[in-house]
Amino acid sequence: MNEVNKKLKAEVRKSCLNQRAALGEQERKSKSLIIQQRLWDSLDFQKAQTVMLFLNFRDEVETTATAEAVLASKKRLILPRCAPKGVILPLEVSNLALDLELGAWGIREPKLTNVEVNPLEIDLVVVPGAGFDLQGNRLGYGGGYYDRFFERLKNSVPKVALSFESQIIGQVPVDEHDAKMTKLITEKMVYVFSRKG
Ligand SMILES: Nc1nc2c(c(=O)[nH]1)N(C=O)[C@@H](CNc1ccc(C(=O)N[C@@H](CCC(=O)O)C(=O)O)cc1)CN2
Ligand SMILES: Nc1ncnc2c1ncn2[C@@H]1O[C@H](COP(=O)(O)OP(=O)(O)OP(=O)(O)O)[C@@H](O)[C@H]1O
Repeated sequence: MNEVNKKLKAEVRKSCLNQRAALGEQERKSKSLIIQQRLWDSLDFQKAQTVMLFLNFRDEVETTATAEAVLASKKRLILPRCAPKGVILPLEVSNLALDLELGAWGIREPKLTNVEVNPLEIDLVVVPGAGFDLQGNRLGYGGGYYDRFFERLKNSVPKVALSFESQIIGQVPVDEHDAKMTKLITEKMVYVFSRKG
């Protein structure tokens, strides 16, 4: 990635994360409920048998209720575990009380004893992020984890991002390896991006 973009991404990331941190605890909780409800109402979610979710850390959109909903509806729940070199291990979880531990950076991650799934079995990926624009671009935390992981999925798999409306900016700086989202769900709207977008 070129140095100019790297620096630009770092600056924009900081500003997006500050916006997100400005939300109060109660506001974050109520908005997170609305966002998750929109996800559950979506056909993408209802159709998916194998769902890759993230578990929120820092002040991300809360997703624990979604993890519980996935398990309650007999869908398969896949969660990411960070491995070296920006690699995500997709591990299957069946019990939130037993299968998790605090991993890198304090993220709740599946223990290594959980079974790794073939990414080609995943029907839907729910994606976290620091910032988004309305062209479907995403800015992450700078590890490149998700962009590497997206390359291993079936082409048709929806990539549905969850964020607060205040994390949306005019234009996310993009590189060639950055994948576009299929949808972005906020407390205000479900944004759908066309493939050409
Ligand atoms: N809930 C959740 N899980 C997730 C992600 C996510 O964004 N949210 N990830 C999405 O990729 C992966 C973890 N990625 C991360 C990448 C960097 C940092 C981090 O703390 N970075 C340092 C700065 C490091 C540097 O710039 O050298 C920091 O922010 O202080 C944390 C998580 C996989 N799991
Ligand atoms: N698909 C990829 N293949 C190889 N390198 C990649 C890929 N995606 C990202 N990288 C590298 O990873 C680093 C971080 O990329 P970037 O800043 O786009 O991460 P991000 O999308 O913000 O992070 P994350 O996905 O972890 O939230 C960069 O050095 C980039 O070149």
